[in-house]
Amino acid sequence: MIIAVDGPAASGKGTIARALARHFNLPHLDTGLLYRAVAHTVRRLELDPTKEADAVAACDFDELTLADPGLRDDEVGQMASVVSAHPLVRAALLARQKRFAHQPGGAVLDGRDIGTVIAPDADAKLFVKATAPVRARRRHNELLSRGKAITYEQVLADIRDRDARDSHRSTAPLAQAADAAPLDTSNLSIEAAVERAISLVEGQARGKRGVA
Ligand SMILES: Nc1ncnc2c1ncn2[C@@H]1O[C@H](COP(=O)(O)OP(=O)(O)OP(=O)(O)O)[C@@H](O)[C@H]1O
Ligand SMILES: Nc1ccn([C@@H]2O[C@H](COP(=O)(O)O)[C@@H](O)[C@H]2O)c(=O)n1
Repeated sequence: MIIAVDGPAASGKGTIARALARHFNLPHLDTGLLYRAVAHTVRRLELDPTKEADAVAACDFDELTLADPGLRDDEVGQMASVVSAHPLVRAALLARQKRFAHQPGGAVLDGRDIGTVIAPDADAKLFVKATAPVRARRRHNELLSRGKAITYEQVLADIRDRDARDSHRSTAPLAQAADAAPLDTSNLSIEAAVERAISLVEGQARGKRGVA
């Protein structure tokens, strides 16, 4: 079974995707980490993230970068949304994601274009959302708990910037697939959101198999 989980920054899609992977015993790929690894490499090599050729050169990143805790920094997320807007960067990371999605037995992937581009044939698709202030509050708490000195207002501004960039780029913009189930987590605890996600996935998968 292939499960596609998309949504904007800090909506909770990673939390839900990891829980779905555990529940259905499937491998999981956080595709945002790939774009973050490109951004991190651009920064390390002192390249220019706005130049497509520089960002493409960084797509050949060292695999160990994916385990670097620095990938989770807010500045890396911002730069990831700049490099991810380049069509040639998306093209360079496409085959890897498609291969992961279509491995025998299936997989769970979360990102921005899983249900629309990477696995339009997914058995279940969720579009996870929450209001920008709720997402900013959650991300701010997370960053504070990791010892980052940043204000709530800065996190909210970063989230709004990233939403705008991710939604308005020309290639594979953040969008809900026509057959994705929306899941608004604004007023749901993590446990309630995961429970709802499992039930939506089971319903969609049953529908695909043609079972009532
Ligand atoms: N329903 C929820 N209630 C409260 N906190 C939540 C909920 N879902 C997720 N969180 C918390 O919000 C933060 C963001 O969640 P998560 O990392 O899953 O989002 P994301 O959409 O994967 O983010 P990103 O786009 O940056 O990868 C985390 O600290 C997570 O623990
Ligand atoms: N499928 C995806 C996944 C991510 N991006 C871009 O990467 C940025 C960081 O992603 P997070 O999920 O870790 O927040 C994000 O803002 C997107 O610009 C993408 O384009 N496609």
